[in-house]
Amino acid sequence: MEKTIVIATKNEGKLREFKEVFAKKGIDVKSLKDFPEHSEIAETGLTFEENARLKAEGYAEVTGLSVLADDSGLQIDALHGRPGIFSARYAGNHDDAANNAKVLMEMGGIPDEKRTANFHTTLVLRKPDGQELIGNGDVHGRILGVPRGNNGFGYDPLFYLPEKGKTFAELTSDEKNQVSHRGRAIEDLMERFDEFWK
Ligand SMILES: O=P(O)(O)OP(=O)(O)OP(=O)(O)OC[C@H]1O[C@@H](n2cnc3c(O)ncnc32)[C@H](O)[C@@H]1O
Ligand SMILES: [Mg+2]
Repeated sequence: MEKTIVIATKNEGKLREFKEVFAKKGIDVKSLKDFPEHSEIAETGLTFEENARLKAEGYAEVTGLSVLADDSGLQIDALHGRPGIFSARYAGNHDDAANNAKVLMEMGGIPDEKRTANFHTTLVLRKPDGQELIGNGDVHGRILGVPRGNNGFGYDPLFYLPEKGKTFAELTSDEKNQVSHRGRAIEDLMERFDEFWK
């Protein structure tokens, strides 16, 4: 049986979350930092799943190992699902403050009850032989009119979770991982992992 999974990210927070889960299974987790020679794969797909698959497929090919790749984003109902797959570069160039400002501008004048949104994550785990396991996760909330909180990243200060009475940026990272789209996608994947991996 294989013993290694490469997580297709350089993000330390994401890596830590995956490491905790796979350590329990006796699996050794590597990240793209262990393969600095491989260039980045562009997310040119039209869906979260296509983007995750592009990365999983690409890195599985060059490393010869199993790869877990993710793609995530914020989908705002009043904006017909935008920024969606364009979340990272919505205002141009991976600038969280500019992305948040653009969302706030586009949401100007939209009343509370129509400010519903969800964060989504799709995970694709791909073996070198091409077999795939897919996991999905969502968390539903509302877009505030003013940012709140200093934790997290991306759109966290705008994403309000009614059941917690807080934005994602007001949660600790452990609290966020328990309810987040990424946390739920990992749970979804792990429900079918043992059967896939054996
Ligand atoms: O591919 P990597 O290098 O991991 O980085 P990325 O920026 O593409 O990361 P994601 O696909 O996970 O997310 C895309 C964007 O969606 C937003 N986003 C995703 N998850 C988020 C979260 O938990 N909190 C706030 N914003 C998030 C944020 O703007 C991200 O840049
Ligand atoms: Mg991405």
